[in-house]
Amino acid sequence: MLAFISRVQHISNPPSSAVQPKDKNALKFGCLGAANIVPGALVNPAKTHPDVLLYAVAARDKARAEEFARKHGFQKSYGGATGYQDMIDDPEVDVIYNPLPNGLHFEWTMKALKGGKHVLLEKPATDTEDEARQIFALAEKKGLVVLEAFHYRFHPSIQRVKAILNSKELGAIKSISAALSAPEGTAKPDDIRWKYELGGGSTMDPGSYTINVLNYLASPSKSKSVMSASAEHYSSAPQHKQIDKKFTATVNLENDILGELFSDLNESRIFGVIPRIPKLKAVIHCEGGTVEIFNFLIPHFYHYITVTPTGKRSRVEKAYKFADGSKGEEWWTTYRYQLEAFVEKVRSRKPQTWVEPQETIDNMKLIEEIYAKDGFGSRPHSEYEYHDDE
Ligand SMILES: NC(=O)C1=CN([C@@H]2O[C@H](COP(=O)(O)OP(=O)(O)OC[C@H]3O[C@@H](n4cnc5c(N)ncnc54)[C@H](OP(=O)(O)O)[C@@H]3O)[C@@H](O)[C@H]2O)C=CC1
Ligand SMILES: O=C1OC[C@@H](O)[C@H](O)[C@H]1O
Repeated sequence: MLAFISRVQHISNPPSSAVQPKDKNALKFGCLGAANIVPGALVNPAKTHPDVLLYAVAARDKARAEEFARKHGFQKSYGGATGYQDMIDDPEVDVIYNPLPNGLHFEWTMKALKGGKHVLLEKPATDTEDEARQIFALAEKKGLVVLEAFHYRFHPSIQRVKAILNSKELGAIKSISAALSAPEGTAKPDDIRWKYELGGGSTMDPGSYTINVLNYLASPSKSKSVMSASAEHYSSAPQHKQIDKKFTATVNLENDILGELFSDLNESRIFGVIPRIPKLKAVIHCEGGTVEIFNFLIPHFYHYITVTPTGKRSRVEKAYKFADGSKGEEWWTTYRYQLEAFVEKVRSRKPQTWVEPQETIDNMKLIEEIYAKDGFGSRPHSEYEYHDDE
């Protein structure tokens, strides 16, 4: 309990000894949009990273951009109709953080790459597999780094689960199920997540994590086909027939692995009154036992990994730091671990781990296949067309 309290305190308020003065040549980050996720995913992690400078934020409204910059410690702000592009064009900016709605990820990541900037790109990377391919093709051509911000992948806990599976302690994987849900009302009716034209939907949001964790834990086995998928509409936005509030799918992967996925972006209350405990689990059944991780999404607050070899007693593990001494602290969030890896990659050093371009492409492919199977259809392809006019 004391460890939990200490972690929570340090997450929002890192110990002063860990707050780093910035290097003279620290990477200058420019943030596209004053989005809700920015404090958790960039501002707080940057406090303890000596090589990350919160240089600029751009928002569509100039006053909002100024206020956000003041509140969160960005040196500069850009606003108005040209604010996003003006910030990309600022020669001081090294890295663009893109937490725009999903449907705008492609356009603004392509524009950032065109402007010669590395991109930390919020998940899911794009609306379609084709867009993800285009992003990584351009990044490669330009010699720039793009990372889809599946932050949980950088935390020691999910990597410990992968190591247990790789160790073959429990033999071959037979099935993987992953479920994530958010209680009713978490995403308000006007949230970007309910807007089809912005790339909304449950499969795109919590669902994209379940798809990512399935592909990651099953790897090197790849998904072969979606066997079944069904989704439910979000009834508060009936105009968006293609917006899924929740989905389930079963996936057939190589080596006879079965994937079972579930996510609900607005999980209804019991008897309409009692909120449900959010689903946050991945369970892996192997030939010789089971591994389960509770809270793979935000494990820095609390998580546990239960390993049960068939016919034997379970053991419980926790992993807030890497056992091999790789950099990290008990209280580092998934986002802080992610920022560490991202900077290492941009600096041409070897990150502790990475989400490879092909993984992002595979993730988008499976999202589209699930939407095809459940009848909701892919999210709209961006109208932005890249022209290399340099
Ligand atoms: N890694 C993680 O843990 C999380 C990731 N995310 C991802 O981050 C992204 C943003 O999510 P979230 O922070 O919740 O979103 P918000 O709605 O808080 O922010 C979205 C931002 O997009 C900008 N924007 C530009 N065009 C539009 C438009 N047409 N409609 C609405 N907003 C627009 C707004 O910027 P402006 O300030 O210029 O008005 C706004 O600040 C999503 O891709 C989501 O999947 C979200 C939550 C957690
Ligand atoms: O990335 C995310 O993580 C947590 C979810 O609740 C949120 O909707 C999503 O965007």
